[in-house]
Amino acid sequence: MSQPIIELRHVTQRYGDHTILKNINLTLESGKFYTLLGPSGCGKTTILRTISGFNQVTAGDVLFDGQRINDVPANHRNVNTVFQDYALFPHLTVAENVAFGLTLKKLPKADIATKVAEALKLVQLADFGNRAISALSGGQQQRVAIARAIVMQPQVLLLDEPLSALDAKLRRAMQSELRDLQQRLGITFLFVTHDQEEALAMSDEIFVMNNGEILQSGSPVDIYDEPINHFVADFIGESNILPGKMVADYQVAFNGQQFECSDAGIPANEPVEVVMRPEDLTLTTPAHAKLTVTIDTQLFRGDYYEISATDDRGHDWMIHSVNPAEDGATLGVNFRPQDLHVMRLHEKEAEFDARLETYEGTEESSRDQT
Ligand SMILES: Nc1ncnc2c1ncn2[C@@H]1O[C@H](COP(=O)(O)OP(=O)(O)OP(=O)(O)O)[C@@H](O)[C@H]1O
Repeated sequence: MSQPIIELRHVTQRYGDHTILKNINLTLESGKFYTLLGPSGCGKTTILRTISGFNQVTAGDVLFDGQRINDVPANHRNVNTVFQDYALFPHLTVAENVAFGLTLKKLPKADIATKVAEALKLVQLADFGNRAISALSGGQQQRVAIARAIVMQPQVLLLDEPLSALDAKLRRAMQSELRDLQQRLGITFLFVTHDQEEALAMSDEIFVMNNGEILQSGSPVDIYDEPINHFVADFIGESNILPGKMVADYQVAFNGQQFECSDAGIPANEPVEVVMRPEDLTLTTPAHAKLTVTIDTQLFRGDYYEISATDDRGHDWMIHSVNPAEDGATLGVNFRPQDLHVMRLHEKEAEFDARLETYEGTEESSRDQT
């Protein structure tokens, strides 16, 4: 691994009695697209503020290019932020907005003009320099906010839910544009969203957060296929999650039967949760199936039917099928061993305890140094 551009080591943030960030460890490499994904209030913006320098951490270290920057003020960090509400100056033109940071730096006017023109070209607003902000669409304002950040040539760009004000179609278009822009600029993006589809589509690596903790990090495919616990499996995509018990490596029991699965290393007899994605399940006749369900309802989603069903033990199932099924019908469900993923029941708690121990040790040692 090359030298990380940003590292958070055992970062904890407390406000009064509330611990907002709990022992956060995070590493960002140069030139990659990262996403912080989690529900409202889980601490995503607080992580951005920690990196940009608007928050003083309660404990832990923030590193930029290997150097500790805890005490470096925000305006001396080579990091820029694009905010959710864009925070543009309504009384300035597009070009004046983009030029703002460079003007503060007192760069020569000709240099500013060249850099502003380049940034506007990158966000496809080359001819919009003289426009008033009020004469732009939401998507165009969003691009001005990005141009204003990238004109400063930061090594890291932080984006705090920058697409949330856009309608669904424009949002999708901007997802591709942002991803494309990040690759052309070759700088590190740290993008915040609570939209799991957006995170899966855009990122090289996702950090899934809940309650001030990073629960899992990995590529979109890893996180989707191998969620570490119930929260991640439930938050990312749709999941069928059932209680089960490990029988042996690659063998799990649930619903009173034994099935081949994709996981090894969990001891026999350990209680687990079994995860299956609705699109990995196929409906067939009961005689040829691993399980039998009764169809409850279905919703037409355009390219598939979202089918709700119940098995003979009363568990609810969600199945995506290209063909409709008849309400009330008894049908069989099939799946492949590789589509059956097993999670340890208490993964999160066990991991957290282990991390907390490391963190408590670190907090003491950093106190010793001061
Ligand atoms: N300055 C502060 N003082 C006290 N509490 C704060 C402060 N800043 C944030 N919080 C609390 O910290 C928690 C995390 O907030 P944060 O803005 O980081 O969450 P978020 O994941 O970005 O949420 P959202 O998606 O809604 O923006 C919230 O409960 C918030 O109320």
